Amino acid sequence: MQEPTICAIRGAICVERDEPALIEAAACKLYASILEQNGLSETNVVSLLITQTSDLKSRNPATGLRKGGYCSSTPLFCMQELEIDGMLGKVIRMLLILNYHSKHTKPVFLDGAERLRPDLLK
Ligand SMILES: O=C(O)C(=O)C[C@]1(C(=O)O)C=C[C@@H](O)C=C1
Repeated sequence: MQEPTICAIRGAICVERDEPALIEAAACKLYASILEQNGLSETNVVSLLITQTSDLKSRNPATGLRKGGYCSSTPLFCMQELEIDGMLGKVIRMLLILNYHSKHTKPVFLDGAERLRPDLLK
């Protein structure tokens, strides 16, 4: 059977406060960390889905990524995360779709977001 030629990688990061500079920095940190920890370059990224929790309103993370020099020609799609009782607040989540296949992709959860999926980080 032919090997698949796409894969996806998840990540999430907590933002300390709802401030434009903090959202920009967190979005860039998460995106750069996912690439770095998986040995990828931006040419591997086909598209990027991003959610933000509704308590982060001061900056769109897509703007933050482009301001940081990333994703100038990558299709981005930002959405609000579902609101569920007891959910963790101030979180940016990313789902990278890649033109690359590996059985060993590494999800990246940073700055307090580790608690969202402790099972993935074992
Ligand atoms: O992975 C996360 O960021 C989670 O919060 C976990 C989880 C899930 O249950 O799979 C829940 C909500 C998100 O939309 C995505 C994934």
